[in-house]
Amino acid sequence: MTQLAARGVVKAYGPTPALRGVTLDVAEGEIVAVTGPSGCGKSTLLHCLAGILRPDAGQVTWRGERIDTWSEAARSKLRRTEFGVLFQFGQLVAELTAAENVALPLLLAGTGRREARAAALGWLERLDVADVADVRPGRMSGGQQQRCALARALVTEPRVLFADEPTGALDTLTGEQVLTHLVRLARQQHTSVVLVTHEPRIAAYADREVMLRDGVVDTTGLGLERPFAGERR
Ligand SMILES: Nc1ncnc2c1ncn2[C@@H]1O[C@H](COP(=O)(O)OP(=O)(O)OP(=O)(O)O)[C@@H](O)[C@H]1O
Repeated sequence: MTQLAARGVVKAYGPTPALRGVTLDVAEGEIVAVTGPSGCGKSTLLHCLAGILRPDAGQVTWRGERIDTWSEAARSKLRRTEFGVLFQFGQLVAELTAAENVALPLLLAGTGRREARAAALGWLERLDVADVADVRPGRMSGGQQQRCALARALVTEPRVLFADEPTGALDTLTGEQVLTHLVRLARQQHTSVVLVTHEPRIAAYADREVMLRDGVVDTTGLGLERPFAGERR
């Protein structure tokens, strides 16, 4: 079942076109890689799908309901409750420990302190970084930071995880480890993933690859189902 969809999405930054009519469906539990060369519109598409940016034309739907027409407040609530985001640099709060960072989305949602901390510790454990629970980001490795950021993105058990070049700042091995965790946990929770990457190696973790070129979906042969994707599950 389609969970999230873009229909003819157009977006420009002043005179610069970023998306020129993108249509894309993301099914429940599906991991979709959005790939393509630098500047083709990948991040802009992710931001439109996540309700961060409003398209100039076209529609974005969430479970069949248009969200691009919603107010900023309504889209912001949707992001807090149903979506999780992970960026290239985890964007952890420097003054907070790993556990405090991971607990933050729960505290903002009204969860009590003790319960939020327990949930945060559980996620840090699942991501093999429980040992840095009381450490601040500045004293963690890049891989540890990104795992904490992933824990923070998943702690609210979102229906969709948006990941924009989530391994872009990491070395190959560390990046693969973070991605392996991401895919495993998304599968366990049946979370859909929109994974923006320009690396074919990273895109290979997805069920399906959608390639953008100059703001449109490239339909010249890529973007096919991955026949062996199941092997990575
Ligand atoms: N805030 C902005 N202001 C002006 N132009 C922008 C802005 N963000 C993106 N663009 C332009 O929109 C186009 C699409 O950018 P976008 O970041 O979506 O592409 P991308 O495929 O994610 O690129 P990259 O892989 O380099 O991150 C590019 O021409 C870019 O220069």
